[in-house]
Amino acid sequence: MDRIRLVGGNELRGEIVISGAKNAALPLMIASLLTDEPLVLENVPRLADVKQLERIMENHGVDIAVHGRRRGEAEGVGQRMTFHAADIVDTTAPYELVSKMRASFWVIGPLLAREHNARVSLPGGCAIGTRPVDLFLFGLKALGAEIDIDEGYVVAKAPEGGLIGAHIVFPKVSVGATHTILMAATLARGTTIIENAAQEPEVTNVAECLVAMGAKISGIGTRTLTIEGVEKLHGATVEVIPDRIETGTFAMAAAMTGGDLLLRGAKPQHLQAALGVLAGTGTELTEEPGGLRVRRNGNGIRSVDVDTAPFPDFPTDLQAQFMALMTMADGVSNIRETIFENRYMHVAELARFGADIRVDGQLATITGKPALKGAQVMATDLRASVSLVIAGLAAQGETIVNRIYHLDRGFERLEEKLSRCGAEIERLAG
Ligand SMILES: CC(=O)N[C@H]1[C@@H](OP(=O)(O)OP(=O)(O)OC[C@H]2O[C@@H](n3ccc(=O)[nH]c3=O)[C@H](O)[C@@H]2O)O[C@H](CO)[C@@H](O)[C@@H]1O
Ligand SMILES: C=C(OP(=O)(O)O)C(=O)O
Repeated sequence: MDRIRLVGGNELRGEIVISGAKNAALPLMIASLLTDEPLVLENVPRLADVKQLERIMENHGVDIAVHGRRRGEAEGVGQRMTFHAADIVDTTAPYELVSKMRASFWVIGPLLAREHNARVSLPGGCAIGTRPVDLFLFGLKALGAEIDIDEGYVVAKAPEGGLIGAHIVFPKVSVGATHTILMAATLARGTTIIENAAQEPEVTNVAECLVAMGAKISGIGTRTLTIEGVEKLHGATVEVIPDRIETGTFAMAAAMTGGDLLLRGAKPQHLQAALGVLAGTGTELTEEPGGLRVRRNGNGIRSVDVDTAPFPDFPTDLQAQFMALMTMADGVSNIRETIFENRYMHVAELARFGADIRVDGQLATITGKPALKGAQVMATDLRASVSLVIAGLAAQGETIVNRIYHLDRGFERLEEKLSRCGAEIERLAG
């Protein structure tokens, strides 16, 4: 199993090109199931999760092509890919494929809308919490679907003639359930209103893609989405938005090590809450035409309290990285994780660097220390893993991060991007 070796202490200086967002690319790929015409996606990141979803899409009969770089296009830009679901050959998404990645469950929406039936394995349990699918089933039933759970599969059938528009009020905000019901509703008969919808920029990226494919959606970017069902969707070309979690991660890395980083292509408006928190720590943030500049020169890190919450508030996907930063702050920081009940797996690993963190239910209290010391640590999930890399970049001496396959799910060329900016970091194979 590959590991990462780091020697901490170097400031980060230079430029990092932000990749396309994993959490937008995945549902955009799934949206291609809604039409028999090709959907072209630009700026798709090269990630293990994208590869895994490709396998799932191919199993449904989707033809996938990866195109070369355009003339004059910089090296390192995301892939341009075509997804062509001319015929859906199989409406089953099997356990072997779905259990590896939660987002693959979302195929249930388009399959049900277009083919009127779907058999999708329940997604696997994940290290960050139980992650039920009740909100998906609630929404799909409201659209008229009949749902059974059979041998670990959700078996869904649309009524004769297809799904029927409905007024759905989600009792809780869910990104995945919003993506799924939004996609399903585009081909339903009549109007669907989704209240308490997720407002994450990735949902907006998908909604705009659906509009480009001929869907009728209003309220994009708000808590209430209204969808007028149409008979058919068509092909389109859509760009994946830059990854706000990758942006926030590198911003926190620079805040922790000190230095001066330009995050090229970053969209600060997608992470205002996190940048506000970061500014509170004493990190200098400037929006520039090319992206976001992050600087911390010599001054200490101030402690700040944070609660995670759905967009536009502080994202749970940056909680672990921010906690790493707070381990070296002046003073005490309180972090409350309100989205996932078990997203503190990095706490025990950060303690190996000498961090002082106490957890009581949702609340983590971090007492900052002037220095951390490198250690052998184990990655437990995607964002937890990168929090260990951030800690290692600032710690004295050598750090080895084990089980880094989690990192490859969501961070494109992480070692290369960091080492180009002065970090001493390498991948150890085997
Ligand atoms: C691929 C992707 O985009 N993943 C993101 C997505 O995950 P995902 O879409 O799985 O997260 P949700 O927004 O659905 O989860 C939010 C909360 O709702 C709960 N819930 C969800 C569905 C359901 O049917 N019942 C239920 O109770 C979850 O357990 C969790 O407590 O949003 C999360 C919250 O921003 C991010 O951390 C993930 O990175
Ligand atoms: C939790 C995440 O992903 P997933 O929902 O695919 O597990 C994440 O991207 O941090």
